[in-house]
Amino acid sequence: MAKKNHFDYDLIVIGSGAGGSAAATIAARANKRVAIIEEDTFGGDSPNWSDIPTKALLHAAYLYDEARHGTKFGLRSGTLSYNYPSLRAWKDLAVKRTGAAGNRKFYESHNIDTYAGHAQFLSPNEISINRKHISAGHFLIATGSRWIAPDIPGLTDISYLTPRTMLESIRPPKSLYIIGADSIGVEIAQLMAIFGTKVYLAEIAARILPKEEEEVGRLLEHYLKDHKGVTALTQTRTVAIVKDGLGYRVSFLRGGVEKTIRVEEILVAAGRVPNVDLGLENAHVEYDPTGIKTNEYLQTSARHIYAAGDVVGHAEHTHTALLESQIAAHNMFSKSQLAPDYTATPRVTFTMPSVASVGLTEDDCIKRDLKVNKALAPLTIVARANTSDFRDGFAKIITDKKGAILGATVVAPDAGEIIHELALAVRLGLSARDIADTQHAFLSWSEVVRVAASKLVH
Ligand SMILES: Cc1cc2nc3c(=O)[nH]c(=O)nc-3n(C[C@H](O)[C@H](O)[C@H](O)COP(=O)(O)OP(=O)(O)OC[C@H]3O[C@@H](n4cnc5c(N)ncnc54)[C@H](O)[C@@H]3O)c2cc1C
Ligand SMILES: NC(=O)c1ccc[n+]([C@@H]2O[C@H](COP(=O)([O-])OP(=O)(O)OC[C@H]3O[C@@H](n4cnc5c(N)ncnc54)[C@H](O)[C@@H]3O)[C@@H](O)[C@H]2O)c1
Repeated sequence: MAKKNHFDYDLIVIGSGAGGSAAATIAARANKRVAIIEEDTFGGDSPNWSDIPTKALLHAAYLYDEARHGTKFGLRSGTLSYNYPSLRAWKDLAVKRTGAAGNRKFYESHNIDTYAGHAQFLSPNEISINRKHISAGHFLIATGSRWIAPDIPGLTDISYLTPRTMLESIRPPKSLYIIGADSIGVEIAQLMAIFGTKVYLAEIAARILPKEEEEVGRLLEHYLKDHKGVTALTQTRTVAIVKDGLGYRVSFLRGGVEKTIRVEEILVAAGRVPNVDLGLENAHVEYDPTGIKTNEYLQTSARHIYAAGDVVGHAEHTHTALLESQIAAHNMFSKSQLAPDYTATPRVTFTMPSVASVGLTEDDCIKRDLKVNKALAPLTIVARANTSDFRDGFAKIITDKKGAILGATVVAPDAGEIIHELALAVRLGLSARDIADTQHAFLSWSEVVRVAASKLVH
């Protein structure tokens, strides 16, 4: 093993996604000797397989859907159609254009050595990749997470789809049974339904998007059913899946009644687990099934090893992984220590209407026994709902008894843009009055936020 001060690198980053990339570039810019290791495609999940490809396809789908329904605005859209291989080509172009997908050359041009292969700790300062051994004074573990298959009889005997493989399908299936209706399950349900797939969305919890406010699940369930023909099967336990010709027979239990349906494909979006299979015991890094344990400064039980991104499991978003990566890089090489602030992390589901939230939900407040005030303004209250002929949505704001905003949810077109004023409010402890007294441009969707805030002050 290499001796202290004679390590090959100052920093080795394991995993080249959002959780690894920022730290690697920050350290290299500070003239540290840096290596990054990747066992799959450089750039990680977000640009290659997750955020970028899903949102590129969703953009095309919403454009198609809106144009298809343009007759009411006087548009002639009767002959509109799509070509699925061309849609996939658009998705591939968007992936390529991020610059982060397959970006091994980017690292090399920034003086960061790259290694392709599975990293495994041999000792606290040394890892192996393939048969090579390299050492470092510091490590950042940013190995992300992967899909897990729920324990459903027959599931592991079939070739089910994951969101990653679904995006590579050569055509939309005729029918699709999705297991899991959090952000990703719901986004893909809408995507496929727009392209003509009959979608069944099975969720074990009482509502779809179960981590969001109750009103969100109810609204989205109705919207997806009425406008896209999606059958949401909440409080549903899938009990068996068997191959049936070219498709599958799925049996599920709902309200004590067992039913069986036949579908062409099965998609599993029922949750992810952290990637912790890298010899962490050899480095004395503690972890449990929820991820690697760190202190508030992202330092693991081994003082020279930090962790960031999905493998830590604080909030599985790309913006959180990037923030943690930057903070870990700072903390490793600096005397001052920073801690990531998760209180105002925005959460967005890119459906139509999109769902965006920040801070505490009503359920969170009940669990914490907080005394709160709340107000909800429906989207129909703003003039934009009329001029865009879109009415499904709302803004909901929760404050403490002094009026400080604790949490908020917006369901609207572009809710992912609207949420940031509320994220700032949560972070800075602004009050509902601060929002209500701020002019909001007439005919913007954001007017619904001002109206919800006004209800809390008048
Ligand atoms: C379909 C989908 C859509 C999403 N959409 C959004 C969105 O719109 N907005 C958002 O904020 N978030 C979104 N997310 C979540 C977001 O993609 C993740 O939170 C983010 O990519 C996590 O980054 P990471 O660096 O922690 O992990 P990853 O990007 O997964 O990077 C980890 C890398 O480590 C590598 N690795 C693992 N183990 C080893 C090892 N032992 N040796 C070498 N390499 C290893 C892996 O191959 C992987 O490339 C989405 C997720 C999915 C699945
Ligand atoms: N817009 C996005 O797509 C987006 C944005 C940011 C982050 N992410 C992150 O990506 C990660 C993965 O997202 P996800 O939505 O797939 O996973 P998730 O873990 O958030 O949700 C899985 C869902 O599956 C359900 N489920 C589990 N077992 C089931 C079963 N046997 N039958 C039916 N339902 C079952 C759970 O109740 C849950 O609602 C999340 O942490 C999410 O925060 C996604």
